[in-house]
Amino acid sequence: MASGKLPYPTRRIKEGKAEIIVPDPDAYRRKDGVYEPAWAPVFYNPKMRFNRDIAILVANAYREMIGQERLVVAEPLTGSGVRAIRYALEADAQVYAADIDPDAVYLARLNVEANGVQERVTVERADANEYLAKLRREGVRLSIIDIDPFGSPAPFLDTAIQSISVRGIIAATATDTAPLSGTHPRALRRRYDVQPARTAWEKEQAVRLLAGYIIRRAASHEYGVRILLAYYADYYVRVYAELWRGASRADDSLSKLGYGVYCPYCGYTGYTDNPRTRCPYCGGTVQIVGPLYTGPLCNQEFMEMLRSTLDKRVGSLAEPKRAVKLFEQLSLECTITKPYYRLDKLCSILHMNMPKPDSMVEALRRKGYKAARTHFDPRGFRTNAPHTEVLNTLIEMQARIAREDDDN
Ligand SMILES: C[S@@+](CC[C@H](N)C(=O)[O-])C[C@H]1O[C@@H](n2cnc3c(N)ncnc32)[C@H](O)[C@@H]1O
Repeated sequence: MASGKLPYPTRRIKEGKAEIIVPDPDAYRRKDGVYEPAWAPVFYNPKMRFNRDIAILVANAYREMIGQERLVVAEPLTGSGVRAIRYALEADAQVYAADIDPDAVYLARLNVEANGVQERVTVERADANEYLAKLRREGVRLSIIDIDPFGSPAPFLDTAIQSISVRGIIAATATDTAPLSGTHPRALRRRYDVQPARTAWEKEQAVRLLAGYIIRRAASHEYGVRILLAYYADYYVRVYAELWRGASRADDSLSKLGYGVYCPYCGYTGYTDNPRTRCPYCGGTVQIVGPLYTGPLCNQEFMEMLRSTLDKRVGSLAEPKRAVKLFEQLSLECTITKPYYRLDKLCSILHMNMPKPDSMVEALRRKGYKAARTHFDPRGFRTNAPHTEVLNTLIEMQARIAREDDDN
């Protein structure tokens, strides 16, 4: 590969089936030795390998689901081109990629050539919105648009929605997790047009706010949305939203929006249609955030397809074990739509020691409720049990532990 042409130090790496040249991480380390991809002349973040692994699995599962021979994918913020090349090599897709930065376009084209996918991947220098609009004008029927920006995907969503085919996936990454989880309320209101707040289930709040925003933008363009998969990993949110044109589908999707509620006095978590409500359990003043999506975070039928795709492709992924674990966890927790509880916060409200989250899940299941740990937080659990039952179960557990201590 002609990496000698590049005016910065480079390294050859392998990710999935792609072998690419990237800026040498050793040349862009902070004082503490940590690689800072934003300092490199072209962005490549090895920590996002997992994000790209899941994108490949989703593309393969979706191709099977809609019975399309070849997917057409747009990746209008491509950086080094790694994601576009992986879509071509590992999901057999036709890919339209772009980046606004000439250095990124140059490197991405080199990488495309070195992987022998010139017939399958084109890379243009363009602003993402202008590029998507151009593809729409040219009549390119896109089945997946992958928006993977710095920070918020919000500025690109309207054009992406207008450029997707009659039916297709918008895959969006958001790394602006501080605003989305309520730490910067003004930025949250500005970017996502929502009533901002910070709940105790802030990572789920972040995912549901982005999903809700996609639903609202899609509805204004008369598209309904089905959330196929939505999760939180490392420091980002990722949502795979399937859009399907139709006014009644859009109306139906809007009916899945609501406001998230968290009561700091009794720990209540839930949803409401009334953005000015008080806590339905204790009457206290609550944190209310939204509108956000209140439905399942994964589609069970699609999860089945994803799991069988994973079985077939496990050998080519960068982080296969992590994908297995995420899918197992999501399949368990997706059937429960109520937001997760933070066990440590509940126990601090009740002035009691924290039991193991697994024992809490077991205790709720023994009472006949659905309950599961959550991928969002190791201290979290989710359940369809009413709040009173959650508190009673905790108090009963505490009493039993105290009795056992006395007996010993
Ligand atoms: C997070 S990086 C993309 C990483 C890439 N998707 C991957 O998986 O490795 C964001 C990229 O968007 C590009 N970019 C920023 N603003 C843009 C715009 N308005 N239009 C097109 N590209 C843009 C940056 O140059 C950068 O390469």
